[in-house]
Amino acid sequence: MAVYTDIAEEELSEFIAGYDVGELLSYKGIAEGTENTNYLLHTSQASFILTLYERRVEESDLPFFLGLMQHLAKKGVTCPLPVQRRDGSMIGRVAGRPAALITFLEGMWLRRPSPRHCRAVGEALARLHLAALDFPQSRANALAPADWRPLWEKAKPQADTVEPGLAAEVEKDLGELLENWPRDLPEGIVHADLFPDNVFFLEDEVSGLIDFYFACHDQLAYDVATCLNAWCFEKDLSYNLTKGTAFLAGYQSVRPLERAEIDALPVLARGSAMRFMLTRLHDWLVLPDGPLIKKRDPMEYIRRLRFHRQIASPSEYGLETA
Ligand SMILES: Nc1ncnc2c1ncn2[C@@H]1O[C@H](COP(=O)(O)OP(=O)(O)O)[C@@H](O)[C@H]1O
Ligand SMILES: N[C@@H](CCOP(=O)(O)O)C(=O)O
Repeated sequence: MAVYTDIAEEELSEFIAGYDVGELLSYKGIAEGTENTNYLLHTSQASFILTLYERRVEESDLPFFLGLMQHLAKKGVTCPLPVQRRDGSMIGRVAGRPAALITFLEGMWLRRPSPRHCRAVGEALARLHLAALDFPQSRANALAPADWRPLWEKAKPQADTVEPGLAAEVEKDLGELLENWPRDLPEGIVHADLFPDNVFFLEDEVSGLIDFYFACHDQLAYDVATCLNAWCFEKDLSYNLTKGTAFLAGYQSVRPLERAEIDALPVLARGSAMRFMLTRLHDWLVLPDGPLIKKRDPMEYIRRLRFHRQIASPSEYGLETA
């Protein structure tokens, strides 16, 4: 669960008075999520999500995230729309945190996506990439390869408590990844965290994408690699080739991958697994435990790293390489 900040009713009513959204009827903290605090609000007009930005979100990046959502929504990518305050701004402050109100999206995220869902996510990701090509703002990836080592250095001294030998294994992987990281692939805005909990479905159709708070400028195929990791592995951490094939076919039906992107897929998938393993390991070891703090298992991503390390050809992900 992730509700890092409590809000008193009076404080919230005062905050809501800054918007033209009617009277506050009820609100409750949302247990799901990892990075920010979210509340579901019902007002006399509609339902909204109030997000209080916590760790890993810089206030100076909020115009980028919220502007991107507006841009994508205008171009037909269903995502929440930030609500404007009476003074025309989109960013307010509540309980000492920067905060925004966004529209509520119908739908549910899937605990057990099927290959059909994976195909739909591939299509949605490629549409997002194309729709964002003319978004005028930019933001560097704050969790790019250059940022991995500092994160690792904080977790490394305790890494072997998670699994004996982990420190040496990750150290070696990190060195190899930093040395072989591709640099000249097509770039654009990437979501950078399009996990199943950030994609809503209604009756097998994608009904919306949420959580753009890692979005940034990066190599587009890095996003493809992130989704392969997030959508195409089973609970036992085996790779599901049918799901991988469906996801990649869905993506390529909208935006065909270039040869260089295909060739880079194993190293990108390994790098993306490293990125998520590192933030998870850092939080696992460094964040205090608490009933409302969600920690995710770093070993799930170590196992993915091990899988990608032994990939001999991108065709093993379900791609045609002819
Ligand atoms: N626009 C939205 N419409 C409906 N539910 C939302 C919306 N935004 C967030 N949520 C709910 O809040 C949860 C956490 O949101 P998320 O943005 O993923 O948080 P975090 O950034 O902390 O991971 C989601 O799983 C979903 O249940
Ligand atoms: N997807 C990341 C954690 C970020 O959580 P989210 O709730 O914002 O998707 C992970 O699984 O490590």
